[in-house]
Amino acid sequence: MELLFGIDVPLSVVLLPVTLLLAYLYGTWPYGTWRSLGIRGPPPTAFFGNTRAFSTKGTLYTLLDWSKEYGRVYGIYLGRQPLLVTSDLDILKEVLVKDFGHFSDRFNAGIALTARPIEKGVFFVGGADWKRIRNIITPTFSAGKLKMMEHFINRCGTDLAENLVEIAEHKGKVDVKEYFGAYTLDVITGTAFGLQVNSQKDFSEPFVSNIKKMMSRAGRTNVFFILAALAPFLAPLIGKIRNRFFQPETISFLLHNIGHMVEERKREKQDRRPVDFLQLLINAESSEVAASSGNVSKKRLTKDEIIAQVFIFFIAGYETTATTLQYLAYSLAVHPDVQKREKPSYENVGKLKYLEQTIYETLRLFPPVTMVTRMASETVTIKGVTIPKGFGVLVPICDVLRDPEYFPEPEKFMPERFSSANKNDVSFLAFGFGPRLCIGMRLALLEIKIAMVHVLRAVKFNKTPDLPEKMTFKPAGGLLPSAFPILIQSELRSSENAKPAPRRRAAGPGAATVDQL
Ligand code: HEM
Repeated sequence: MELLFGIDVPLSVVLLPVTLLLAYLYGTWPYGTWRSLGIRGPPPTAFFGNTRAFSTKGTLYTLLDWSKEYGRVYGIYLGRQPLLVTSDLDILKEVLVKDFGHFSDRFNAGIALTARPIEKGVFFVGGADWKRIRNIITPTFSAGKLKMMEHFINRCGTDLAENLVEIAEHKGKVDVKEYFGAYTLDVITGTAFGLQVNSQKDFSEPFVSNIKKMMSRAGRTNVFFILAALAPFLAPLIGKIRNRFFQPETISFLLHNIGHMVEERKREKQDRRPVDFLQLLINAESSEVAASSGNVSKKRLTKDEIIAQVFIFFIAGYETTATTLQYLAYSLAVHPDVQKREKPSYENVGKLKYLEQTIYETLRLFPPVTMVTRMASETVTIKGVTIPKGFGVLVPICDVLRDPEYFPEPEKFMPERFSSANKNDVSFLAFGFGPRLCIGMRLALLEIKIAMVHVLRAVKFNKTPDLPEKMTFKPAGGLLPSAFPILIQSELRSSENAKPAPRRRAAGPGAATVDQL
């Protein structure tokens, strides 16, 4: 190829810089968007935007640092996609509640990568599908339905207390994640599928080991997510390739087994069917169908949708509740004064206001889900801030929960701050807020309280000398795992009253009940 001054230049030498320039422009051109709307924010890097801060520092430290620098409203980019981050409660109330109609969907490039049929789970779906599925599954978590499950949860609580007593008798240390994780897994496998896996005793059970393996990978940055963030228009294709050729074995195992259980349940005689989420979803399907003759397709769940919901209950319910219990035990060990204040017994479980406040304070300081997102379906202006159609809103849960204006002296562990009604305020975001609030909140609180009533009646938690007073976290997507194993000492309570609940009492008079909680 001949260019100026008669010099021969190969085509590739011309094309290379042009391609690089075009690639650079592609990787950077959206980054003026927030500036043009008058909104400041951390400087993005080409292609990645501000994503790398999350994967290197973790969400909690990143969001706290950014709000210190940019305040309660600023703009970031996930890959090339703009998101408004706001901890302004007026704006959050509009987005999460008052103008929910324009913000009902999640903003997440990763959704297109979610394995089939999990993408049909209520957590991921949007629009009319979300409304339909959420309406059908909401009654599954009613107080009445949870009451049917409480006998089983009490039994898991008894197992947990017995295990901790055994350790206390040998003056050993407890890795709280292992024990509370196993309790939570027992509860969720029982309440979701009616399976009694006893992971507190048998860590090798295939269902248990596959779930643990899957959860240990949760939150890891993965090449498919990076690709989808760089080129969102390719996300559906990337998702298909990933799910066709790179589906993790653990997910395939679980999906296959859940599908099998759905088939078995449908064949089983009515009177032999257990009360668990799987059955309630199958029942909801048939009763809705019967009730809405003529409007069947609007009301029913498909088999894939049933599988997806049970799977989501699992994912959303296991790590979150186990993490809360783990940080609750840690908080009690490093604040012996709090632990002394109230000694739970089955008889006073309904009056355990301080225990309840302690759970809320644990969720405030250590929210297992550190952020959630919404997407604007129309251009909306709130308090002078314009959020264009298709832009995301990131709700920085962990930042709101540590904002000194909403929670004075935020670093201090003070359960008393929840003695007033502020747990129902938009500032208490640990379970989200508004119509898309965590659907499993009541189950989680029930599970946590039952565990604590059983455990704290039998043992005390003591800080070991090597347990740091200040918690630190490692990066893991939107989750909040501790940077070190939490080892605490379990000590027997001295009084006669301090034995774990005898098995026969677990669901009998005196056991923790939904009515009391
Ligand atoms: C301490 C325990 C838990 C915490 C802190 C927690 C937190 C959250 C948060 C922050 C959200 C997002 C809400 C929003 O977008 O506004 C959520 C959604 C959800 N949670 Fe939980 N969760 C917990 C336990 C559970 C349990 C036990 C289950 C079920 C068995 C569950 C099932 C779900 C589902 C299905 C959603 C999606 C709801 C929707 O999109 O409509 N969660 N959770």
